[in-house]
Amino acid sequence: MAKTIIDKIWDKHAVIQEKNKPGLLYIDLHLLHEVTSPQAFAGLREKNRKVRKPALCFATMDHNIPTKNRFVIDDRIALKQIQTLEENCKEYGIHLEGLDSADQGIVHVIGPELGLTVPGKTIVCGDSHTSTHGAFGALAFGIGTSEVEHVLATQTLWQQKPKQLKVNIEGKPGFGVTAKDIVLALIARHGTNAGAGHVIEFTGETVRNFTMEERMTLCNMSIEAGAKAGLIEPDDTTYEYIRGRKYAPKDYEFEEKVKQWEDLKSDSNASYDKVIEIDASEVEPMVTWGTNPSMGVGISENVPSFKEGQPERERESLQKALAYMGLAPGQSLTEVPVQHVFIGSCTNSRLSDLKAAAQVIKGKKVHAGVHAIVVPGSQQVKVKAEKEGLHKVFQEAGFEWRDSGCSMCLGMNPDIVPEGERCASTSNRNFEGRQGKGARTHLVSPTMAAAAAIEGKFVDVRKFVSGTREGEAYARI
Ligand SMILES: CC(C)[C@H](C(=O)O)[C@@H](O)C(=O)O
Ligand code: SF4
Repeated sequence: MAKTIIDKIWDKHAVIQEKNKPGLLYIDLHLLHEVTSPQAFAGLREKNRKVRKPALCFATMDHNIPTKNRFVIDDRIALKQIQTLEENCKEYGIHLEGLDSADQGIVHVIGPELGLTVPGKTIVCGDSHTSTHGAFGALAFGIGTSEVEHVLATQTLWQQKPKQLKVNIEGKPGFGVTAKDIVLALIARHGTNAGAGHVIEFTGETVRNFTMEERMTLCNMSIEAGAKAGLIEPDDTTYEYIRGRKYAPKDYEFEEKVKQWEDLKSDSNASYDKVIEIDASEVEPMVTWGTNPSMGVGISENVPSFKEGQPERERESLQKALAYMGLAPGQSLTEVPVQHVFIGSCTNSRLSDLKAAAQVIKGKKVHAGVHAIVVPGSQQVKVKAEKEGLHKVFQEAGFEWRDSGCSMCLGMNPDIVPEGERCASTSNRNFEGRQGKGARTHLVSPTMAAAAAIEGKFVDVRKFVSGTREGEAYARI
């Protein structure tokens, strides 16, 4: 029978699989961070169990660490979680990228960067955006803390096989339209439940032409479309990204692996439970106006208005979101002032994201009313960006240049948006209180965030750059 890449990975990893029952999957890579692992280790300790395969576990600290003066941690809970992770990794023999490590970073940035994430692997982490690793043709998904304990103890996980959704993206994205805009458009059109119970396989010419960093942005947000995971079958772009990375297979072994990875591709006649088609050429730079990632529009559109005959529940949800966000129905987003700009998070904090943002702000100044920060996704990204002089571009414009971490993506560390203030953010969630109590989050691409920092309000990045820089070779922004 024809198989998709999901079937192929599943079948290779199912240790036990009875018909119509959950399967027991072997896990190739278990990523850990400070927030979702403490109780799991405590559970092991209580039951006097060992970690089954410490060599397949890999830990970092990212969520609650400060991004300036990183060694000064004032928050008691954060400090406790960080110290606990250090102790647990030491006791159980697990590799940890601590605050003093050159390889430390956001868990979903460093896995790929270090060559741990490769095609065909099953990858789990106590973190929903584990879907990011699917960009490499891995089956990667978030798990809860009790499952973290189970994987630590057994290196396996019981899972119901998910349904499969093919999201086929064709067409050339217009100038200024990024992978972030495409995934925000997908969620705006199809909702935060579009992928519920499914793993998404992203296919199509647009995806094939994406770099690995663009593919990661796409897969990262598949979870915001409600999916369990998102993945993309591997190709030469994937292999070239992996080649030579620290923990990637080397030399002869690498070449052998590539042959195996080629076989992972979905059979052309494989069937899916559901298919969604997206025309990338129709997507424009997106901004979210509401309190979930589906509440987004193209920058030339307005915030939605109440419609006659609209179901009561829809009306209420619109009203509630607009009230929280301090917006009026039908308002144009280009008149909305922002007080904060955050360029970072596992969605958009890689070198190409920082480069694209830097191109927009080069030679310009951050608006007087804006506090803007750039938080590289890993210390390696930071060093690479500095080698290219990007930190100078940001700092000269008035951005703060920080150390890596989850930062302002979520209110778990000192980088908080104050109540009632508005942030143009390159992260992935705009829920109430996500960036701090009463904070108002607007999800955008790095170039849209950069343009908002300069203008002090949302602006169509395509208009922002034309005229001043027309003809200049923008890397794909
Ligand atoms: C803290 C963690 C459990 C959480 C997640 O799973 O996604 C966080 O990373 C997030 O983005 O909200
Ligand atoms: S950057 Fe944000 S979304 Fe990503 S793992 Fe950290 S908190 Fe979660």
